[in-house]
Amino acid sequence: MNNLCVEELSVSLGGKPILSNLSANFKGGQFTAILGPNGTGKTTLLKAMMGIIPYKGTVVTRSGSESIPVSRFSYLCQLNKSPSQLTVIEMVLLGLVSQLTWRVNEEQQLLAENMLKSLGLLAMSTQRFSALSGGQQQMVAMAQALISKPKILLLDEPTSALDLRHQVQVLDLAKQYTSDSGAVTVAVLHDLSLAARYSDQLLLLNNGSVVASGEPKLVLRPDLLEQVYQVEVDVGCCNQGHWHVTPTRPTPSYNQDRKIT
Ligand SMILES: Nc1ncnc2c1ncn2[C@@H]1O[C@H](COP(=O)(O)OP(=O)(O)OP(=O)(O)O)[C@@H](O)[C@H]1O
Repeated sequence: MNNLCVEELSVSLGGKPILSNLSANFKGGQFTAILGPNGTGKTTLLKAMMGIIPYKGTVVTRSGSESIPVSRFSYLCQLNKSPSQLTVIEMVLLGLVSQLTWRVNEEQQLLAENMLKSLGLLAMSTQRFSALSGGQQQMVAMAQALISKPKILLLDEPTSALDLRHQVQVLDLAKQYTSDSGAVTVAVLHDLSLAARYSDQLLLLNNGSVVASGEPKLVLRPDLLEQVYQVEVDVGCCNQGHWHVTPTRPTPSYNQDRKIT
């Protein structure tokens, strides 16, 4: 069983505290969404878990009794349109970089083609990555993140550029991969309804600390969301049992430094 555990994690950037004493546990086979307002430290948390920024505290990974090497992590960073001159299939193959030699073998080629097929992108495989739209680039980045079959999958706003159909397609794929492989999947999402639909667990951050965690119905409390996001919300559950959150208007007394209880 894979597991990722963060204990008393603190991060300062540019001399400013960003995360303080943050603890959380992420289980294999589960999809966790990290939520919270802009600038609250969600990306910083993913980067600390990836080990690409310095932090205090501990990040422990386990696969049975072994720790998980960073080569078994995949990190999809926030969308930043890329001018890369590689083709689409070459970009996907980059996800296997630690296994590649001078020549891509047939098995690796097939794997990359199948990843593209599962996202409906196979017809684009020989196109230049730089010629794709932002949303298409984001889906190719998802294929790149999944091709190595990571044990830890960290996704930073993986659906930010996608239309409704592609949001569902990408998150279905990530969710299916997570339950089939037993990987630990942690995704930063701003769409709370989408997060509730796909997540086993939500982790709500505010000002660099966890203010709530657990099943969607426990975290998506209107009073809590209104305090954290400073916006009035309607929270409901539809006939299919999916929770949805609709922001209605900013709270009249916006106060950035308000303490969350
Ligand atoms: N390299 C850096 N040096 C100094 N401050 C930084 C650096 N990177 C990020 N920060 C600050 O850290 C804070 C948290 O940033 P982070 O990107 O983790 O937020 P976030 O919750 O992911 O936000 P968003 O939802 O807008 O993507 C922000 O105030 C940001 O300005």
